[in-house]
Amino acid sequence: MAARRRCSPTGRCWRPILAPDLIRFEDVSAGYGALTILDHLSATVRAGEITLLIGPNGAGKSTVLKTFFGLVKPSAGRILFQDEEVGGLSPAALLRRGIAFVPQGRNLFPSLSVAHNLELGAVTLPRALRAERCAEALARFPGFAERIRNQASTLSGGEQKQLEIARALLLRPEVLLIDEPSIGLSPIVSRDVFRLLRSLADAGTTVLMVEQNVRSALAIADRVLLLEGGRVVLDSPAAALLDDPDLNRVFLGRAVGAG
Ligand SMILES: Nc1ncnc2c1ncn2[C@@H]1O[C@H](COP(=O)(O)OP(=O)(O)OP(=O)(O)O)[C@@H](O)[C@H]1O
Repeated sequence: MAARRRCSPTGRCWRPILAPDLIRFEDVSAGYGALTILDHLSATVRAGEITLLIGPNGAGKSTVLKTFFGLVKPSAGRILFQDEEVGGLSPAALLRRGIAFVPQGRNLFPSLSVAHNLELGAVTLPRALRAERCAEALARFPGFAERIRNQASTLSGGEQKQLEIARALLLRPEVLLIDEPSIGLSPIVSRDVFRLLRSLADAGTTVLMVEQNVRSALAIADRVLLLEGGRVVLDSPAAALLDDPDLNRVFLGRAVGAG
């Protein structure tokens, strides 16, 4: 399957050479205490693409993100990022390598200002860079500029999610892990968030996303991984799944053509 067609603002279109693998899960097991959730999971994520993780409740989708981001330690297998093993590294170490995580739900400090919430994402940067990166983030989300001193709680749900994404982007991450960005958002606001993720991927950021709003997410994703019981049972171009008349069966967790 050829990679997604890209077009420049001047209308020039091209089809990039197939992106290389950036992240590899090799036979990874992980879980919580005695509870094994990821069960010898193997998967790859390609550079500059949006990879969407779908599957039934409890399949382990969020656990994949948490394990990659060092919040859950793998008990077996290897996790490779740019061909180097990163399994079991701390979130701080992974942030330094260019991996950012936007967890599910609301992750702002509601009583702090928009500016303060944003600046918290810059604390690991050298002081000299902080103001520049915050200004860069604000330029991408012009709606925040005039509300920079307002409490974060005064932003709408969609704006709060955008602020979380802006905060994650301060470190100019190579990989953005994002868990259910559309939860609690209206369809129109969700569409804006999805468009933002697409534009980030088009600019080269690799996105690994968990999203229950499968149909909308498939429309902006490049690849989809279907998880069942802690394993990947289907790895498909997103477009192929969108066109599949059996998509609803996939929603229910029964993979089309999977063993
Ligand atoms: N901190 C935890 N301690 C114990 N069990 C957990 C913990 N977090 C998740 N689990 C369990 O691990 C399993 C997988 O959870 P996970 O959140 O990865 O699934 P998911 O596929 O993202 O599900 P959903 O679509 O419902 O969000 C679930 O049975 C869940 O109850």
